[in-house]
Amino acid sequence: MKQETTTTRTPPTGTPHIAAAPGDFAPLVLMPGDPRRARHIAETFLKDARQVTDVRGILGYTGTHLGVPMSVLASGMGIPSMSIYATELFRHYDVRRIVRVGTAGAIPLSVSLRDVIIASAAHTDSSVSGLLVGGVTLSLTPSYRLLRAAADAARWEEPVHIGPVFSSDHFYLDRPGVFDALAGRGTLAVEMEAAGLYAVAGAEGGEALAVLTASDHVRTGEALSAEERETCFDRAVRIAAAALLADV
Ligand SMILES: O=P(O)(O)O[C@H]1O[C@H](CO)[C@@H](O)[C@H]1O
Ligand SMILES: O=c1cc[nH]c(=O)[nH]1
Repeated sequence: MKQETTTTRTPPTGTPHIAAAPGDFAPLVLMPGDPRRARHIAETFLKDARQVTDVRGILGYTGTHLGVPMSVLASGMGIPSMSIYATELFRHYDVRRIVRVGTAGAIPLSVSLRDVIIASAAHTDSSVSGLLVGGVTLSLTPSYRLLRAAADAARWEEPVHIGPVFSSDHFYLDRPGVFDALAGRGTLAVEMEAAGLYAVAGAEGGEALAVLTASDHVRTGEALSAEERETCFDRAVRIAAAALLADV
């Protein structure tokens, strides 16, 4: 005989990619690419941090920094992944500001390993700059308020560089001429998410910035170890947090 069962169904909370309940995220969010870096930032930088999501291993935490509620959520790698998480944070969790805390490859010799780079603009070979407004190649830029606050905080965290970066859709980009041409136009580093974050913030009415640490050098071939890439971000995180707290 078929047995009758009753099931208690919890109404689903969250989005397809984030399991947090409404209110679980603070309006201010730090966003590294790497989930383990998100955990490290939560453990070392946020007070009373609690995990709020782990869907697909993308870890998110909320605590406080200098007494102000602040969250950290990993973005994963690349513009599509960043765009999903940034959109869901702005659209469904009332997040106001996201600052990416990422690694990047330094392009000119004037930028050394471990230097911090604040992305005042993001060039990209992604379709995102051309797709959003028909017939227009959008400039992808950060919030001026966050950029100004980060530049102010950078005075205590030298060496810091401020300028355009290249958000590439290709980690293994076998086109050295691209770096020469971008270097000739003042581009400081290559990474894979800033342009997507700036595009989403523009579309969703949020504020965004990317603060990067040079983890390797496309000219010299020097590179930090994977472990150092997880942990050597203190200066970048302090600058990013100062930007998040601008005028709060
Ligand atoms: O260290 P994260 O923040 O992930 O950033 C950089 O590292 C990844 C590539 O190794 C890409 O996501 C790139 O943008
Ligand atoms: O996207 C990235 C990140 C770090 N280093 C690179 O060369 N590219």
